[in-house]
Amino acid sequence: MTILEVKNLKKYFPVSGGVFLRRTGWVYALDGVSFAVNKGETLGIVGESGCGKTTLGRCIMGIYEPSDGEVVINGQSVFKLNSQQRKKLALNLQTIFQDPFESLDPRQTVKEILEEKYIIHGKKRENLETEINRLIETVGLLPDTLSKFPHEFSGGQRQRIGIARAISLEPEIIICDEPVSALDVSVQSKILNLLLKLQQTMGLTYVFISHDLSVVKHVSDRIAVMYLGKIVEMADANEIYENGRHPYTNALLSSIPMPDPESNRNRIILKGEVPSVENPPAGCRFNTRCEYVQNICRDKEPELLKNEKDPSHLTACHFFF
Ligand SMILES: Nc1ncnc2c1ncn2[C@@H]1O[C@H](COP(=O)(O)OP(=O)(O)OP(=O)(O)O)[C@@H](O)[C@H]1O
Repeated sequence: MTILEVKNLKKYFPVSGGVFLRRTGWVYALDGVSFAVNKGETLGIVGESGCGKTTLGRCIMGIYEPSDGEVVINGQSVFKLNSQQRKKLALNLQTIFQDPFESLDPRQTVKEILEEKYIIHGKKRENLETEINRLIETVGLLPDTLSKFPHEFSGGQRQRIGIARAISLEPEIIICDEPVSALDVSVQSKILNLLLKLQQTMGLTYVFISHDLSVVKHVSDRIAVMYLGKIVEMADANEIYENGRHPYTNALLSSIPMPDPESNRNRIILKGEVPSVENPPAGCRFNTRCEYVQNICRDKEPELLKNEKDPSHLTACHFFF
């Protein structure tokens, strides 16, 4: 069952310059992104810095109003809701950020931080003890955590507090925006396993944003690969890893360190810098860095099309689809 749908989503940010700060152009942060996520599924979103991952997460959360397109949650178009309906939706949709420290008030104890969401949504502070204790246990923290302040914790523990806050109101969907990027590798897997366990017990749906394909592989059912504001490939996670078609996907995959030194996966070094999103290349946006580039790639933008044999595998490339 589809729980979240993103339809032809566009987000353009104005760029100003000169003495009078006149608008000189647009940053095409998202330029026509579409996908649907089923209940209980994890859709991984990967791509290099600046490809629009965070903007996508913020549009889904309703933090950014899109320039065009729609975000539909449980059949309701988010940007057509009135403020009362938006408030209700906010219960159902939460975010886990890269650095929860930034979003945790340093003057509040963990108990106060966790109580806040319940209070905003109409619960009384004095009735919250059982909920808060259960919450802290669920994310693997000790009860004495509650009287401490955020600066007293390690990165992994802070992320557990961030997760506790995100699940407190039992949402259906969580946007995980680089949730383990700031953590040591040994801590990363513990947090990822916690997220997987919570998904199983609570039936959560995740949109999991990361620049790191090896992290996304660990948690995702399906993966969308983004490049300069567009999805260039989307398929089941295993299919992407074993049978990635887009040259950009394969370049990203080739940069994952392989545990097997005999592995014959050759590292593909991408040429040049990521082009500016203010002035993306004509035709296929990846053409300036693609080792297979042909004339058509500079002239015509490839559509994201279903593979004939496997319709769940979509690729936007003139040659590899
Ligand atoms: N509020 C904003 N105003 C202007 N431009 C913005 C704004 N937010 C993002 N951008 C631009 O939009 C593009 C996409 O940014 P976004 O943060 O979504 O990418 P990202 O893939 O999440 O990268 P990162 O991992 O570095 O955050 C970038 O070029 C960025 O500079």
